[in-house]
Order: sequence, then C-alpha cells, then structure tokens
Amino acid sequence: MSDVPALLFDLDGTLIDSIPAIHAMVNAVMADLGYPALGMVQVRGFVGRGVPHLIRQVLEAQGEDPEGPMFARVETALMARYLYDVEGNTPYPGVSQALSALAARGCRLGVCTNKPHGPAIAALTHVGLLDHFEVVLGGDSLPSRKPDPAMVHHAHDRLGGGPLLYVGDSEVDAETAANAGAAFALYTEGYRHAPIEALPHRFAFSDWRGFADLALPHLLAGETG
Ligand SMILES: O=C(O)COP(=O)(O)O
Ligand SMILES: [Mg+2]
Repeated sequence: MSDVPALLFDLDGTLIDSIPAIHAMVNAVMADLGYPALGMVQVRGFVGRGVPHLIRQVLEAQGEDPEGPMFARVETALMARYLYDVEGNTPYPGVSQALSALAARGCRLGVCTNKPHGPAIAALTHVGLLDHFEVVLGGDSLPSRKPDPAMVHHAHDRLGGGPLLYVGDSEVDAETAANAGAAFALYTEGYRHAPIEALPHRFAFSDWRGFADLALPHLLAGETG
C-alpha cells in the first residue's frame, strides 16, 4: 500500500454552497409543472442523498405521491437543467487554498458526491476547483451511492490506496466513512440535520482556512481508520 496520503471530499455543503443553485433549479422545474415555490431552508434539508431522494422529498412537500407518475417527469426536467444551472454555486471561503496546501504537501485529492457526475463536474468547473482533483465520482458513477462505501473504496484505489481521510458535512458522510473504515473529518457549516456530537468524527472544523494543518497530522501519522 502506498504511503501517499489521500483525501476524499464530499461536494455539496462541504466544498461548495450549492443550495442557492439547487433551490432555484428545483423551483424553476416545479414552476414549469405548475407547482408553487418551496423555501430555501426546506430544500436544503433534501440535499445530500442524491437526486432520487431530492425529487421524492420535493414531491412530498408539494402534496404529491413521491413514488407516483410525477417522479419521472420531474427527474427528466431536473436532469436536463442540472448540467447548466451552475449559477449560485459558491466555494466555501479558503477551500481552494486548503486544497493547494494539501497538494503541495504531496496529498492526492478526490471527490465522492451523491450529486450526479455531470452536474458535479459542471459545478466544480464553474467554481474553479476541478483541477485540484484526480478523481471525481458522482451518485450515478457506480451502482450504489453513499452511504454505501463503494464510492470511497473505488476513489481511494484510484488515488493509490495510502492513508485516507474522508471529509464531509452530513450524517450520510459520517455513515459512509464508518462503512468504509475511513477516518472522518466533519465540516460543520454544511447541511447536516443532527448536532455535531451525534456524528462520529475524527475531528470537526468550521473554517477551511487552517484545514490543511488540522488534517495533515492524521494523514502523515499513517492512520487509516
Ligand atoms: O444529494 C446531493 O445531490 C448532493 O450530495 P453531496 O452532499 O454528496 O455532494
Ligand atoms: Mg454534502
């Protein structure tokens, strides 16, 4: 096994604040289908488990059957826009600098997101972060999505299999890391529902400035779990 440290990052609520973009897109899609707008905080609660979950939650909030015929109509309309509706995605302050600092220390970097792969690439390109990553896996890249650990195992292999830190913002991420046997760093300013102490984590942080200094000791010590 390589001793080159690997870091895998969740995307929405971890590297980028994507809620303004997703909220606007969801409301635009639903308005076209004749439904009223949902609030930003409400939509934020639907993000982190991938598009099918998002759609089911939106339909339920609109009083529709989440498993009914509207699902396919919303999915088609949403996926048609998801590649292009990138306005409203913003990296959290200090993310790019933290990723550069980690790369300068020899770390290999990847993304594991439940956002579909195409929209994930589009959002990362829009915010200027794509070039930091050797691998980007999305919610439709493999047969399963997080919290199944397959995405983490697959991306980790692509980064050489060295000491691993998985970084995310939600209960899905804490569960994914636990399922993968990976050390977990919790970014506290994303879209989690549960309090910080309810999510098992190696360390938590609220500001990307300083993340590299917090993360490196966990990786250079050669810890993996
Ligand atoms: O649910 C989503 O599409 C976003 O998920 P992420 O937090 O895994 O990036
Ligand atoms: Mg997230």
